[in-house]
Amino acid sequence: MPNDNDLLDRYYSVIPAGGIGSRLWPLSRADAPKFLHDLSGSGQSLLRDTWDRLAPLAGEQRIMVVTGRAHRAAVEKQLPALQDANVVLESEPRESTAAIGLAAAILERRQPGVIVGSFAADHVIGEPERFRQTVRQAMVTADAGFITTIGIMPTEPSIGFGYIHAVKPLGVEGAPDACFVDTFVEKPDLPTAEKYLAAGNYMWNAGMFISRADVLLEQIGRSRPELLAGLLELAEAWDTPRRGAVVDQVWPDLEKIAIDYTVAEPSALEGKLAVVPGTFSWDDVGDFASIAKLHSGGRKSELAILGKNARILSDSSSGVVVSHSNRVISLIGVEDIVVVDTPDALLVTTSAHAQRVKAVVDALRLSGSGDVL
Ligand SMILES: Nc1nc2c(ncn2[C@@H]2O[C@H](COP(=O)(O)OP(=O)(O)O[C@H]3O[C@H](CO)[C@@H](O)[C@H](O)[C@@H]3O)[C@@H](O)[C@H]2O)c(=O)[nH]1
Repeated sequence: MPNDNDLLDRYYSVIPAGGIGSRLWPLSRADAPKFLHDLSGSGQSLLRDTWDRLAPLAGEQRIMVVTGRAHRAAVEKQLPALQDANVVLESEPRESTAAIGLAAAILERRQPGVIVGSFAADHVIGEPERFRQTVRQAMVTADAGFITTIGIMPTEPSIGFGYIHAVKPLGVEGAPDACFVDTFVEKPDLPTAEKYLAAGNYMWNAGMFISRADVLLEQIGRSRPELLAGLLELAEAWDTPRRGAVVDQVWPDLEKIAIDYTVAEPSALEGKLAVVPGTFSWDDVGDFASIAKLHSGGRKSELAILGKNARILSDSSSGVVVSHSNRVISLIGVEDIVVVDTPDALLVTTSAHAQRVKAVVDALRLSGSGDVL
């Protein structure tokens, strides 16, 4: 087994920071996506939380961020230690296979044999040292040739996550908790998710993938040969003066598809997917109901308040208020309410309907009110 230092010398973290988080509108916008907000209560953005969690693994110089050109300034402000060579800018979003695959292809050219771990920019994770211990095990199984996921024990039949069925221990020295995966199902329908929850041996996919870059790229190539060809062409030109021209020519034609479909589902069928169960607390804070739950510690009668200068008067009310305006907000006798106040848009709903915010966003886009998105 390679020693820890040898693995860390070959390891890079990648943060794909691209999702807008439309279920968190009007807080989350195209120009202020979810990862730029403080939703954990740490006093800094989720992106910065992610950086701080990953930096102790192999150092700040070994973290790459993939984000949209429009977010460059905001990302660099959040992450002053981010090195220029570690910023990958997209002219437009092409989803996670392109974002993570390009980072892997660039890093593999710079350092053949590199191990890459990709981590969402916008999750809330507790117990950071436990998180890193889990990732260290995943580096070992990645080095042994497995594409490795991190699993979270499900608490409800969510249809917003991938589901991982772990079968037996992998038996790789240095990764005692790692298991073989025989099935990965991305975002199943509700009856299937209910079945998986009842079965008790499925985990949620935490949206983290750790693998050797060459193994990841080979898998993308088996699923989507044209997409891989585009990624390799981009990577070849990346550190040369030809980068701009090749990006303009190749990037817009890359297929938009999530890595869960191109890599996780097929590699499980081929016996190449592993999972390390995460023992840290994890929340993807995907909608306002989960924010309310996170900040009230699960106590239904509490009112969670987010916003530095929030001025809230509450009488017998519960749920969550996010205040990004200077208005005074008063609530009387409303339970499980969600109020999100910004200078140009106000959302009022309940926790039970929080998932439907995305439909509002779609309707606004269609109705020509895209200026508030
Ligand atoms: N740079 C960049 N990043 C992107 C893009 N599209 C998505 N991402 C990033 O890729 C990660 C995954 O985002 P999605 O593809 O939108 O996935 P999801 O709906 O959140 O589902 C994934 O995460 C769940 C856990 O939160 C998983 O359970 C699920 O299986 C899946 O991996 C996030 O960090 C997101 O910012 C893009 O075009 N560009």
